[in-house]
Amino acid sequence: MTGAILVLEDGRTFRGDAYGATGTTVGEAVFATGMTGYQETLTDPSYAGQIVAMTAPHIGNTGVNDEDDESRRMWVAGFVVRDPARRPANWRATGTLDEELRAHGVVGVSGIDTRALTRHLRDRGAMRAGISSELDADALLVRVTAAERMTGADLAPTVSTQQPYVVPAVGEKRFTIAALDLGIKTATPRHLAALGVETHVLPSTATAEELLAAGPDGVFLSNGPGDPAAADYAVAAVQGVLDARRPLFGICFGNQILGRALGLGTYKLRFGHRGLNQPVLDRVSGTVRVTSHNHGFAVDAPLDRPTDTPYGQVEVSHVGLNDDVVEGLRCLEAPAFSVQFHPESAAGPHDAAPLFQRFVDLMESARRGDAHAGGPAPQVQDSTGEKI
Ligand SMILES: NC(=O)CC[C@H](N)C(=O)O
Repeated sequence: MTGAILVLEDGRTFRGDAYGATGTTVGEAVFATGMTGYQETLTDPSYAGQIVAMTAPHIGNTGVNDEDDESRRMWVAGFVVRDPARRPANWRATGTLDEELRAHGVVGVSGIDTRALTRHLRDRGAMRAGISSELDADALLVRVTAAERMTGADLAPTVSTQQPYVVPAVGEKRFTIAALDLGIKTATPRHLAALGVETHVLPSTATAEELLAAGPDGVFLSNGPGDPAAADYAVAAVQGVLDARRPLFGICFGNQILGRALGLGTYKLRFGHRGLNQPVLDRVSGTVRVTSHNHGFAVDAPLDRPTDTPYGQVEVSHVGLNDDVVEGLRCLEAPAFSVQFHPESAAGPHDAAPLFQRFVDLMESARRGDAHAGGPAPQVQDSTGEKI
C-alpha cells in the first residue's frame, strides 16, 4: 500500500495510506459530519477548493452509482477518510468509491485519526492543508503555505456552466424561472420541476438583464463555492433583480449574495457547518427543522430586529440553533427570501423541501398582483398537518 500524508498549515501532520488518486493536492481542510451522502458531497460544486474530511469512520460502504451525482464531476480538492470500505454492498452500486476518486483525479488519504483532525480544526478553525503520496512533510508544507486562501476566493465562475441550459417541468409547466448557477446541484431543478417549474440555468456571470431577458416568473440563486465577498458580479445582478421586483429565492451562497445585495456583510465562520442534522429555527412558522448544511461563511445581520436596506426592511427568518448563525433572510418589502441551508438536501433530510413551495407561492402571488413580500405567510402543511 502506498503511504500518504496530510499536512495542515500550522504544521500538524497525519500519516496514512493513499486513497483514490495518488499525487499532491492543496486546499482548505474542513470536516463534514454526515454519516451518509459521500457521493453527493464529492460532487457538490460548493466543495471546490476544499479538502473534505469525513467524521463518520466508515466511508464507501454503498459504493458509487450513476444517479446520485450532484453535478458533472467531483469538485473536492482532496478527501480524507478513516476506514474505507473494502467492498461496496448496495444494489445501486456501479463501482467503488476508490475507483471513482481515481477516475476523477481526487487525491485522498485514509487510515488517519479523523477524530483528532476534526478536534484540531474545531479548535483552531478551518485552515489550508495538503495531501501527498510523493512529497515529504516539509516540502508539502511549503506548497500548503503558498496555496490560495478561501477568504477572498472567487470560485463560482470555475464551477458554473458556461452555456445556458433548461430543465423542463415535470407535467404541466406553471412557472418559468432563471437560475444563476453559482455551483448549482442537480437536486435543485429537480425539486422545482416536480412543482411545475421550468428552470433556465444561466452562467454565474449572467447580468440582471440576462436573467430577466426571457421574462421569468422568478429568479433563483444557487449554492456555490468560495467567498461571497469576492462575487461582486453576482451582487450587482441580484440588485438588478431586486430593482425589477421579480420574485427571488436563494440557497446558501445565494443567501449570502442576497444579503450582500441588500447591503449586509458576510464573514468567515471558524470551522463552518457541514452536515446533515443541523437544527434551524424557522421564525416565520415557529418550527424547528433538521437541515442539511455546507457553509463556511455566513451573513452578518442582527437577530433581534429588522435591518433597513435600500430595498426596504429585511429580517432574519431562520437561525441555527447550535450557534445562533443567520440561516435565512426575508425581505419585508420586496419579493425576496433565502436560506443558508439546503432545502434540496442531497444528501440530507427533506424537512426543508417545502421552501420550494414557498417560492412557488411567492411567484403565484406576484402573478396575481397581490401585495407580496419575501416570506409569504407559511401555508404549506407537512404530512402531520403542521404548518411549515
Ligand atoms: N454551499 C454553499 O453554497 C457554500 C457557500 C459558501 N461558499 C460558504 O462556504 O459559505
